[in-house]
Amino acid sequence: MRYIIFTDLDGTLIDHDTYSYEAARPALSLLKQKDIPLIFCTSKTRAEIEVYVKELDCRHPFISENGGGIFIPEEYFDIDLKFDHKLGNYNVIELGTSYSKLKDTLIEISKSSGIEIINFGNMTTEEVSEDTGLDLHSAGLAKIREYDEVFRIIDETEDKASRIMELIGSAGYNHTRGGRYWHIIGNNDKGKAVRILSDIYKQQFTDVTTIGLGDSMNDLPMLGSVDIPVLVQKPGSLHDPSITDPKIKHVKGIGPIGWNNAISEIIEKGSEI
Ligand SMILES: O=C(O)[C@@H](COP(=O)(O)O)O[C@H]1O[C@H](CO)[C@@H](O)[C@H](O)[C@H]1O
Repeated sequence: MRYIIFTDLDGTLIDHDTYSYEAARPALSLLKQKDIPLIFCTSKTRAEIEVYVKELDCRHPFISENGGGIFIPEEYFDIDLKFDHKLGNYNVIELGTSYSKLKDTLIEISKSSGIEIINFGNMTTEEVSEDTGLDLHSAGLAKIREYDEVFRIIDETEDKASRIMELIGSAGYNHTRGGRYWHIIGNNDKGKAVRILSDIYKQQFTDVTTIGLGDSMNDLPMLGSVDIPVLVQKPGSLHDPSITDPKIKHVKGIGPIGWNNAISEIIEKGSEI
């Protein structure tokens, strides 16, 4: 049996505030040593993910922008792979809607409803950096978006949020929420992408057990699509209280500390969390 690991980044493998994965180093080394595929499945852009691919020397497929794109390195699988197009050295399976359509729709919704928003497309790199705590270079990479627009509602109230989400639905699009932001997306989510990629791994290796790790609502579709779903704690030491599915295992530890605990329990000790 082979394990395949799908992981969220912000607030899960990397710390919500510092964006560091240092606390997860022991478990990351364990996966390398055992040659277990680690698949990033995040709201982050391809350009942002490629930084982690290089830093962690993690040459596996990855899933960008809430399931918008699945990027599979050429010749990674031996099986005959169906994909939508080639981009550099990737075969790309595209599930998302084009960024410009999503961004234009969001702006239109904000104007017609009179509800003010701020979105990455209308923010400078400096503003994204200040709002996220990302350094300037990383903030620039977060703005190179393909399948998902990121936004905040100014002076957010429940009423304003539900009106915006209703209008996004009427326009034929979907929404989700990460640790910091709302997102407008097309007919994709992390779960759909995880199911497609898991099926490909199952064709290649037959006996596969999938593990998924996340912290927030936008991880729920991913957690619902794996064999072993794991929720790490958020800053303040709580698990996201809106995630109540009893099948999801709650691991102790905030972000990468919880990530490290979960991987070492399951992979090293072979035990339940
Ligand atoms: O919505 C959010 O809070 C995060 C969630 O990212 P994950 O899916 O948790 O990796 O994503 C946005 O903000 C990040 C910076 O905090 C950016 O790096 C991402 O590109 C953006 O989508």
